[in-house]
Amino acid sequence: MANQLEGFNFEQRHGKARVRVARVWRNRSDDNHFMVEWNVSISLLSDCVNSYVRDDNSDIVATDTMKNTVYAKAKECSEQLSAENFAILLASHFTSVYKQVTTAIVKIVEKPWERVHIDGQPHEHGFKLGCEKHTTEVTVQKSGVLKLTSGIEGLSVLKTTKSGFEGFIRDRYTALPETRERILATEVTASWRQHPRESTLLHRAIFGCEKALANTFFGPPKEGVYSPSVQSTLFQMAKAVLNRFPDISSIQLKMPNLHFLPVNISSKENTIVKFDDDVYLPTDEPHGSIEASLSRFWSKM
Ligand SMILES: O=c1[nH]c(=O)c2[nH]c(=O)[nH]c2[nH]1
Repeated sequence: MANQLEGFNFEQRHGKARVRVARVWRNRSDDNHFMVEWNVSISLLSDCVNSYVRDDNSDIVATDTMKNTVYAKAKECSEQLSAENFAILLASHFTSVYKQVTTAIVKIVEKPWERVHIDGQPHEHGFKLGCEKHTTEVTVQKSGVLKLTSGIEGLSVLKTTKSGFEGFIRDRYTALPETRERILATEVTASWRQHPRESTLLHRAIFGCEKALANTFFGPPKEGVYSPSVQSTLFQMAKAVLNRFPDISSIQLKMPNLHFLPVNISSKENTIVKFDDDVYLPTDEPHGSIEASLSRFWSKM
């Protein structure tokens, strides 16, 4: 929320970050349990300048109340719902109940609990933690205008060949040799803007995007696909998502380059380890940081 204040421009927002909630739904018709674990962050744009400059908190929604609202709304949701729909429900609550609140931003990170299978049978109430997290961010304005982004974080992928890096700028500080043979590893964070749709369609988009991203990174199972740089692979991955899902208007990808360094060890007398595309030193610090977003020219969103 922006204001002119004592001759300055002033912007402020307040909220509660990292509210952790788990919700279990016990099926009445069979014994299957469903559960989610969410980490919810709320940010409200509201007219409460008096609290900053006049010691007057009468326009403030307490962040403690925001936290309680997460649990109260989770309790009220008697039917299972997606993180997107829960975020919309929460954000709409804040903009409709409080006259001071003009915009609510709700972010949710969902922990990847997956039903376990024992001897090929889905377990009724047993879950294990998967890898990549599902994320969503919803912005709701008082007018009802809604912006929805969904995404994934922590999608760790690696391929042992079909990657290289050549033709980059060389100067007196450049030591990196050119190569057409290296390990390519990254942890993908993706977020995409999409039309708010009913839950099952949103869910399908998440799994579809993840599949499009992974398939493009790896290429076909036998021959793979050559990556001339993380940049090029990132662009192909973003394009695959936009080509596949017309409802998605833009996508942002972050793909750190997690280097696997060739190991060469020698003493004065002899070579102890000579690198032959076999022994690597895996690192994540420092890492290359490569990120980009791709969006359609024309979008109604
Ligand atoms: O795919 C890459 N992109 C870079 O920008 C870069 N920079 C670097 O040192 N190695 C790599 N690899």
